[in-house]
Amino acid sequence: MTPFDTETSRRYALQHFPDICQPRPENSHKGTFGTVAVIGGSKGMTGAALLAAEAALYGGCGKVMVGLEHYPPPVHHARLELMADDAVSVSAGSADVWVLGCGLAETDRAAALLAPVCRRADALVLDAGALNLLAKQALPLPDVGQTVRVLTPHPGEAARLLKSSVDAVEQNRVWAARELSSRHQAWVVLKGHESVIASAQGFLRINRSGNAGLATAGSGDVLAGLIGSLLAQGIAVEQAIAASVWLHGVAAEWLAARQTGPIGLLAGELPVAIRWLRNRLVSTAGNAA
Ligand SMILES: NC(=O)C1=CN([C@@H]2O[C@H](COP(=O)(O)OP(=O)(O)OC[C@H]3O[C@@H](n4cnc5c(N)ncnc54)[C@H](O)[C@@H]3O)[C@@H](O)[C@H]2O)[C@@H](O)CC1
Ligand SMILES: Nc1ncnc2c1ncn2[C@@H]1O[C@H](COP(=O)(O)OP(=O)(O)O)[C@@H](O)[C@H]1O
Repeated sequence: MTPFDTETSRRYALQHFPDICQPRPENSHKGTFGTVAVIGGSKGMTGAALLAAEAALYGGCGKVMVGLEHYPPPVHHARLELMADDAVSVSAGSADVWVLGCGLAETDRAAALLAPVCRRADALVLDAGALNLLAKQALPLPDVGQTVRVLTPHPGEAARLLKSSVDAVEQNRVWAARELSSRHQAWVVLKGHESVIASAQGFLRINRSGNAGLATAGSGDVLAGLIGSLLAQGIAVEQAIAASVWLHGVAAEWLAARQTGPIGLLAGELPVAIRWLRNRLVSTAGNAA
């Protein structure tokens, strides 16, 4: 397990993700940092979409809408800042980045809900149910036109997309990530221990941050929301994706250093840690090397 170290993290972030270390202009407003819309949350899984939405908010974007397929959720979300509604209404609106699939059941109804969004969105993050619909060829993606398209499969979802097995994916994770990025002309984050990030243009990075505390329900939803958030803020695509994966992992290290993990770490604790880390990076970015 990598221990959290503030100085090492600061140096790494400044070298690889300078954009996330920039202070905010004093005259900024919420429109400056973009809008994320999350669509997901079928019956029994509304928490997944709400976690993604909350992570987007704590990740620093200006506004977050969340469309739940099962609406209203059985337990009202705690974050009053989220603009929550039913999935049909939210999917008819507009957003800078769409995060699709967290907690979404793979039904025909869900496919019909997501298809028009996929056709018109400039930027898409596909996770969980959206990936499974893609694997079933129930979700068409346009050949061209999207500024950015990100797929965030765990090995099970990657195996479904590749019509392969989890073992085959795990034996060659770099191949699996590259193959998916080329087939779908997308950025791919193949999740799990040491997530692999690949793009159709040849970008490849293996993320080393994180610990087994992330092996808990909902941590992937948090990652999807965070990627959407950094993209909506206009951070360069390569940095937004790789920095999200890195920050997500460092947040788990930071929580473990406070004995809030790895055992019993809750996905819902990650967003606050991510916020602390990002603000810390910004406030110490100018320190002498
Ligand atoms: N609070 C909530 O509402 C939650 C809802 N969730 C939603 O539940 C739905 C189902 O997702 P699941 O991922 O649980 O189920 P899946 O059936 O999609 O995937 C689980 C299987 O994937 C494989 N797998 C996953 N990660 C692996 C790894 N690192 N190494 C090897 N194999 C791995 C394993 O075979 C595992 O049994 C999704 O829509 C998801 O968003 C989950 O995110 C948990 C929290
Ligand atoms: N042992 C581990 N070490 C590092 N990261 C991990 C580990 N286990 C899981 N993760 C990370 O946690 C997240 C789990 O996502 P996912 O499998 O989609 O879970 P869920 O569907 O419950 O949200 C991914 O970002 C993955 O990379």
